[in-house]
Amino acid sequence: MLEVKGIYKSFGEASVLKGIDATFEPGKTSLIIGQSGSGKTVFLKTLLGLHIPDKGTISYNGQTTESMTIEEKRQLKQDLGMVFQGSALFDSLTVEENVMFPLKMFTNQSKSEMLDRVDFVLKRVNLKDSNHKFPAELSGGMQKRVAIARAIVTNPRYLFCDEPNSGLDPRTSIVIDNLIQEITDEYQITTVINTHDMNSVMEIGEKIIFLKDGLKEWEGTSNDIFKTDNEAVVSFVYSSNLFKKVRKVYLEE
Ligand SMILES: Nc1ncnc2c1ncn2[C@@H]1O[C@H](COP(=O)(O)OP(=O)(O)OP(=O)(O)O)[C@@H](O)[C@H]1O
Repeated sequence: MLEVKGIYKSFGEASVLKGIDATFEPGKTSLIIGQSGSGKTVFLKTLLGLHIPDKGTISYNGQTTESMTIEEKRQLKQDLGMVFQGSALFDSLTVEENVMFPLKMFTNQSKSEMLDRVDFVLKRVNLKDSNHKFPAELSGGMQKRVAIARAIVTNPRYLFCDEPNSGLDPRTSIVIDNLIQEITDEYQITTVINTHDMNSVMEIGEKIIFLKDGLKEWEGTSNDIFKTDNEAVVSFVYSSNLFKKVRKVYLEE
């Protein structure tokens, strides 16, 4: 369980997060949506500890990050997996070396233990026979799978994904969404995804948080999002004619 209470974050004069409360549960995929500049990436980076909040608390499994000892913080780092925008693989390393990287950083495993674990997670994301390829030799969807494999290789309890579908075609996006959701359920991970992708909202929106100007404007499920009359949500989600029609049909049923 990940709990956020009254999170504020400013950069100089610019106030980006203005008091966000949220709870994220194990085994659930939660989505953060909102317009460009609403603070989604800053929020995700704050959850991950890459930004220190000016005010507010972040609790992992009931313990605030402030109250953790250095050893507990080190353990927490191992429990956090991240899929960055654009995959962020190391171009000069092979798939195997990319996925092994967090194991080298955070564990004392032997080379053969690491190789076994790398093989296991690569199989789990349906990437076999790619161990010795370089990222440039893979398609965008395959690179995302490598990024997901790297994020889950340390068996994290929390997984953060920033725009995991950016640059992918709609079909591959759904495959990646489903993969993240399956892994979340299978390993009971607490997963938080930033997305612009309305297909993701409809497909895997078990819990959706809509940010507006650094505040949580709305929260609900993909079913709720059809019924809401929150003007900001409706104008953001149903900006395309296709989704306007989908909503109309849903409401008429
Ligand atoms: N390190 C930083 N220093 C100063 N300002 C920042 C920094 N990081 C983000 N910001 C500002 O915070 C605001 C929110 O940015 P953020 O990247 O969180 O938006 P976003 O909702 O993720 O947008 P997008 O959907 O376009 O990725 C922006 O105005 C941005 O300029």
